[in-house]
Amino acid sequence: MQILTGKEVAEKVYETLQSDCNAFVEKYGFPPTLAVILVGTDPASQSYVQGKKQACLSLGFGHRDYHLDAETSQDELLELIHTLNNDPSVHGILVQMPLPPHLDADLVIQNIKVEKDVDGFHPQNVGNLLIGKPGFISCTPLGVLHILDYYALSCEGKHVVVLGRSNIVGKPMASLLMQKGRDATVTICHSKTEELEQITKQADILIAAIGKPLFVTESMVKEGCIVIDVGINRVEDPSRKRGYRLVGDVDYEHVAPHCKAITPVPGGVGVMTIAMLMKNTMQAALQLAQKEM
Ligand SMILES: Nc1nc(=O)c2c([nH]1)NC[C@@H]1CN(c3ccc(C(=O)N[C@@H](CCC(=O)O)C(=O)O)cc3)C=[N+]21
Repeated sequence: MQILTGKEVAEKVYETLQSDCNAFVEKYGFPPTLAVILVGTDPASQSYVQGKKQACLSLGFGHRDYHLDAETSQDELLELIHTLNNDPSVHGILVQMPLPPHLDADLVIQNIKVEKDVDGFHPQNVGNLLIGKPGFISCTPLGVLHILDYYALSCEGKHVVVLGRSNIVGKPMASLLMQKGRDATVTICHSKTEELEQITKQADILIAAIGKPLFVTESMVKEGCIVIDVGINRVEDPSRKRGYRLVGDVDYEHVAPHCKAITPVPGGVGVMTIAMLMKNTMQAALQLAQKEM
């Protein structure tokens, strides 16, 4: 059984980004810059936002942090986004999800300039992905592809089962895998799928993105399959100094012995998500800087 270490893949990505960033600064005199907007004080969101900041700092990317209080109005948020859209020193804009319920996430995303939508959430980027045209691709599915490529795990002709149908992971993941060049046969399952186990057991590659801790058990996988665990769930654990531990959507301990390869949590897909965000920000900066010239 092979452990697909996201950390190792991310390090390679960061090496390339480091030299791209240095070359960019050399050429333009300013760094690729990411603006991160967080509304409210959700602890998990705060820790992700912190991770993104750290990545920017360690690469020498510019970083703008906007912490808005939970009562921020829709108009105030949209105004900030418009300011950042028009700020030539900002290349990527990310609004941390989920937003408090009084804010309309779809409207917020639609208002981010497509060229600065480094999350790949804007409908135009989502549409371009579906028709195989260039654009920003959601960081988590992009990270999964990088892991598969790094470990030379081909999807061609393979049955890939995606568990989960979110706009951010499940749908773009399925769409990427079925594209010409990837050539997977894709099945998407979700909470209403009947006889789920019968389907997941057919998977050569199983991608778990349902957000339920330890959902995928031993009886759901085929011997020798490849399992990609996208889940990041906090479960209470008083024995840990943070008071919780991270578990995936896969019951790793019992599933791993049956796999050809599997991603761990933490240290798997999660770290790739941030690496891909940096890669998208680099891409945004290059495209915007070229347009300015
Ligand atoms: N607009 C938006 N874009 C996002 O990309 C986005 C978001 N909203 N909302 C929340 C999710 C979640 N997410 C993660 C990023 C990194 C780790 C990560 O680095 N995880 C580490 C562990 C981190 C830890 O120890 O807490 C790991 O898996 O090894 C996890 C999760 C990005 N998200």
